[in-house]
Amino acid sequence: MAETLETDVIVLGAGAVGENAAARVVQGGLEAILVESALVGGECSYWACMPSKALLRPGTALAEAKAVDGSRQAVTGSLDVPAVLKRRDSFTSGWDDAGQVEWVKETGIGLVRGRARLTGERRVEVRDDAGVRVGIQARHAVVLATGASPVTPPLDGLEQVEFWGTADATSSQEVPPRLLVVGGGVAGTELAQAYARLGSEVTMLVRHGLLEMFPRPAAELVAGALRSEGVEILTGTTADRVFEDASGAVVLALPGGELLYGDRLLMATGRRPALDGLGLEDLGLDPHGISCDDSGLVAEAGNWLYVVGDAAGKVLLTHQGKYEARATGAAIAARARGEIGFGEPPRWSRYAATADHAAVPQVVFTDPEVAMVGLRPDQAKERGIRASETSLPISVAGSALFADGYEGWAQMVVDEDRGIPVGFTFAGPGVAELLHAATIAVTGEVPLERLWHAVPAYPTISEIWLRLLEKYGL
Ligand SMILES: Cc1cc2nc3c(=O)[nH]c(=O)nc-3n(C[C@H](O)[C@H](O)[C@H](O)COP(=O)(O)OP(=O)(O)OC[C@H]3O[C@@H](n4cnc5c(N)ncnc54)[C@H](O)[C@@H]3O)c2cc1C
Ligand SMILES: NC(=O)c1ccc[n+]([C@@H]2O[C@H](COP(=O)([O-])OP(=O)(O)OC[C@H]3O[C@@H](n4cnc5c(N)ncnc54)[C@H](O)[C@@H]3O)[C@@H](O)[C@H]2O)c1
Repeated sequence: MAETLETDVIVLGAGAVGENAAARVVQGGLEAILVESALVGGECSYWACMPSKALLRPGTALAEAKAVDGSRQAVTGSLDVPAVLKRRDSFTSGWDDAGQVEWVKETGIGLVRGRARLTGERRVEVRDDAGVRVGIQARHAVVLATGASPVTPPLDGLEQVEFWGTADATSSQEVPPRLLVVGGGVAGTELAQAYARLGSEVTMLVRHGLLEMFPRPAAELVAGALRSEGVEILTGTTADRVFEDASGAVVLALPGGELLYGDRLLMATGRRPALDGLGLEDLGLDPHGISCDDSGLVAEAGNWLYVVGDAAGKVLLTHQGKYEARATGAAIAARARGEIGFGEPPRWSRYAATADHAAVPQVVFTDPEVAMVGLRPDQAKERGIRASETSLPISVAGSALFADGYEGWAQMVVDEDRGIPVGFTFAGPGVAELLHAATIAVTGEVPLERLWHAVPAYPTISEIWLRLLEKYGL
């Protein structure tokens, strides 16, 4: 062991979530050390949210200009692909984490580079690429913020072919002429549209339905838009086998004998918490069965181990993971000061990520966008809520002005016993920015009778709120 360090809190993983946990701990008056084996900033900054949105935004901006008579005539060219890729590179800082390392230092957080493993209670060993080992002992807590790893389904031949994961697709410097996408979740759908708009001929293979976690009409708007742009979407099917043919093309063989050809294959088939290889088994914990309370505390381990963000597996979204990290960091600091105990913190207190259960916002950044928060009608019913559903196309003055022939859809789910909204979905161009109002209404449990007095400005797409309430019967 080269050296042994001591600190108050060790955070494993310096993604957006780990950074937030460490920052909150330091704000709470404790010392923290972050351990990172790759780039400080994690998936979101370099291989997920930022580069994928940077690949999508130019196509959306171009489509928006083309959707308005008057500006349409001014747009005579297509996307400048090298410029799009260059702008994407600038959002990832060229995959250089110097800026984030600087922030870590300025925030007063310690940084140790290398792969971490738990070697005992509050004890971690870090091994860097050269094999140098550093021990770290924490006085209070260890936080697992190690993110998630891609899951690939058992597909005959997959190990023999070269394929892209989402990180390859978001960081690629080439646009393949033909792209095969397996998976119709958010990642597969966003990347399919990004590459189609950059010039790839895209075929999607979707086991069930596209964006199946969203209400059907919303998902269908996206599927319709993708198809109209030339994306072939095969739903309700999967591949039996994959191989490379003599020309170097990657070929997916479908159960009916059909063959799909691509120059690249993107596997976007989900992610699961990255908790393997951390030494959890040696502490009597099952890496695939870890659960935590709303402060992130893994009570099974005692009162020192926490898990947040993708690693916790509750919600695989950056903003929600950062929210969990703020609660965890605050709880660790308050517990160290003896201000709160180790039991489940009160709901909606600053030590509890209560919104994880009731009000998770998510945006699919395709064009049209899908923005959803809270519960779908089926989820509300599963929880025993007597729920009603109100939905209608988005057709208001604001949407008509936004784009000629605007197509959109909105849904409100109401808890009838409490008279409060518990879920909203919006689909259509430009709806992402409607979502925070809905998140506030659901989190704040705003009674519909009071929501009636929140008057949307004219002429904005937000007028859809009034239409939803009128259709509901107010
Ligand atoms: C293509 C794609 C697009 C996405 N787009 C969005 C989006 O638009 N909005 C959104 O909210 N979410 C999006 N997500 C999800 C988002 O990327 C994740 O929710 C987020 O990155 C999770 O952050 P995290 O800090 O928990 O994990 P990560 O960002 O994965 O960070 C974990 C860090 O831990 C490090 N690590 C792991 N094990 C060890 C170890 N043993 N020792 C040391 N370090 C270790 C890793 O190197 C990594 O840097 C997207 C995901 C994908 C795949
Ligand atoms: N805009 C965003 O917020 C955003 C964007 C991308 C990803 N993410 C998050 O990252 C995580 C990972 O995204 P993802 O899209 O990879 O996961 P996902 O779980 O959302 O979707 C996985 C998809 O793969 C399909 N699939 C699984 N096994 C298959 C098989 N054998 N054959 C065919 N299809 C198969 C599933 O049916 C599903 O459509 C998600 O939790 C998502 O929320 C968020």
